[in-house]
Amino acid sequence: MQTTKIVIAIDGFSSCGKSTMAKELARKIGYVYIDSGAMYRAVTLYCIDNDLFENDTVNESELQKVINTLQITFKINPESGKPETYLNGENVENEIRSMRVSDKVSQVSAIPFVREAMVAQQQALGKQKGVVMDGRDIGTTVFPDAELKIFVTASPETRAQRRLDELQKKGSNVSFEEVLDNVKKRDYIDQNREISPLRKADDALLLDNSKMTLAEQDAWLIAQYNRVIEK
Ligand SMILES: Nc1ncnc2c1ncn2[C@@H]1O[C@H](COP(=O)(O)OP(=O)(O)OP(=O)(O)O)[C@@H](O)[C@H]1O
Ligand SMILES: Nc1ccn([C@@H]2O[C@H](COP(=O)(O)O)[C@@H](O)[C@H]2O)c(=O)n1
Repeated sequence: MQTTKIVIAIDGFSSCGKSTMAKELARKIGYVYIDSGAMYRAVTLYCIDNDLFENDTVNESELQKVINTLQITFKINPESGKPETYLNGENVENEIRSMRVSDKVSQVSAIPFVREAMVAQQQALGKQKGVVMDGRDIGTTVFPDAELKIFVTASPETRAQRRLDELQKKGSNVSFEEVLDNVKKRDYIDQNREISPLRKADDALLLDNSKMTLAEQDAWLIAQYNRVIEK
């Protein structure tokens, strides 16, 4: 039997496991996974590589000229089976996860015209439904009518340790303090920006996964999906 396709919005704090859960759910139910944070990271990488940062401030008028020309796309890596981010045709998946991008991304994503451009692209990507999208404002702004909304949180220390483990596995020699500081700083900027600040949508389910294993959170999420689909 063909089930009706829905939109699943997974928002929450940085490094809590949103994309891990979202990707796994999308794989199991045959949906498209979209990492909206990767889009803001790609814009930030563009700014860094094209000298649009001047004394830590973005040259907004230059960025505004090009924002709608930036091509941000996702392609599945045939070896890993995982989606990777491309900026203007170039694979930037590793670069956008680096600390130099993490340090600046919340500043770039707070710029109103950047949000406007990214939200329009995200809405177009989810128009046909059958998507799992993770981010900060998916359930509040991008898809306020999403049939299933989840808001994920975990303690900042837990999140920093998870991200540190991941970065160290990739060979980065960043410290726990540096990662924790970045996680807290991004949370603060994301929660306090004027447009679409990070917050739980009233109708989102709250998940604190601080003490959950990957298997437990995956099982919890698929149960929520089945509950909505069977209604
Ligand atoms: N329940 C869990 N227990 C332990 N590690 C976890 C758990 N969930 C996710 N992780 C790990 O935490 C790290 C961060 O997860 P992930 O990238 O999914 O977070 P995120 O919320 O999407 O982060 P960001 O918002 O910064 O993109 C990953 O290395 C992931 O494997
Ligand atoms: N919907 C979103 C998604 C992300 N952001 C901003 O991008 C940063 C990086 O996102 P990650 O999910 O890769 O951590 C995040 O800190 C936000 O500043 C956003 O504003 N809206």
